[in-house]
Amino acid sequence: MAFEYRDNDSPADVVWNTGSVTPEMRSRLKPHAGHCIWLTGLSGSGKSTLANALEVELNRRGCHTMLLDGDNIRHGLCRDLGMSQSDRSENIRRIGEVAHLFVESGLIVITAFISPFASDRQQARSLFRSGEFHEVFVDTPLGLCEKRDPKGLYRRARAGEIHDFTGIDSPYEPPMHPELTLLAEDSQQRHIEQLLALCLSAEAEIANEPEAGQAQ
Ligand SMILES: Nc1ncnc2c1ncn2[C@@H]1O[C@H](COP(=O)(O)OS(=O)(=O)O)[C@@H](OP(=O)(O)O)[C@H]1O
Ligand SMILES: Nc1ncnc2c1ncn2[C@@H]1O[C@H](COP(=O)(O)OP(=O)(O)O)[C@@H](O)[C@H]1O
Repeated sequence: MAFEYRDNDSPADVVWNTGSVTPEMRSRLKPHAGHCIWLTGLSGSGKSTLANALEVELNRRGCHTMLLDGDNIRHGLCRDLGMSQSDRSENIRRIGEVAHLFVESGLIVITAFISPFASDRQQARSLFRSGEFHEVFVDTPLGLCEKRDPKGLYRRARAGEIHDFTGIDSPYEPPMHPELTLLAEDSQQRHIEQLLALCLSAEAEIANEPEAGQAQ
């Protein structure tokens, strides 16, 4: 076990311990490399539905996955956080760290969070190695999300019962360069095909990375 002082914004006097088993060695035990599919979009855009359907398809193919979903995480790890800009940023910071840990353990991680701020998504991306982080914009327009309103939250936000609601009185910054954009006019089946293709291309990209790919 080796340790080092890291030159970043980590707490002072806290070392980083590097274990003997590397992410590559963990990955060799699985039929796939660990990577993260990061879904972002408005409430009601389809993140949870698509994340769940993608995980089902990957599980059928023998992939070891983990799904992190906004509503569920806010019942546990992030139950102390609200919907202010700083709380959302802290929410995404924690999710990014957790997703990174799961990826280092060799899993395919699917996250489904509004993650409305570009800088927070960029911060999450920066934790990962090249080819491991794939930002997917679930590009469903506000009008359609509001029409779907699966949880009745838009109606409550419009009635003034919920404040800081994304798209109503809290901003959403669309990704400028996502790895994939899912368009509302395409079917859910088409979206899943596109997501599966992205996972396959992630496999190829990681395998070609000298430091992150499968060991010889
Ligand atoms: N004010 C406000 N704005 C947006 N969403 C709200 C709000 N209050 C509660 N909810 C519910 O919380 C879910 C969003 O949580 P996230 O962790 O994904 O949000 S964020 O990424 O930190 O912005 C979100 O889930 P999804 O609908 O699945 O996106 C809502 O169910
Ligand atoms: N192409 C599609 N992709 C995803 N969801 C869709 C699609 N078409 C309709 N829906 C519906 O839209 C709603 C999306 O809700 P949800 O998945 O909870 O979104 P989010 O997690 O982004 O809040 C669901 O009721 C789902 O059945």
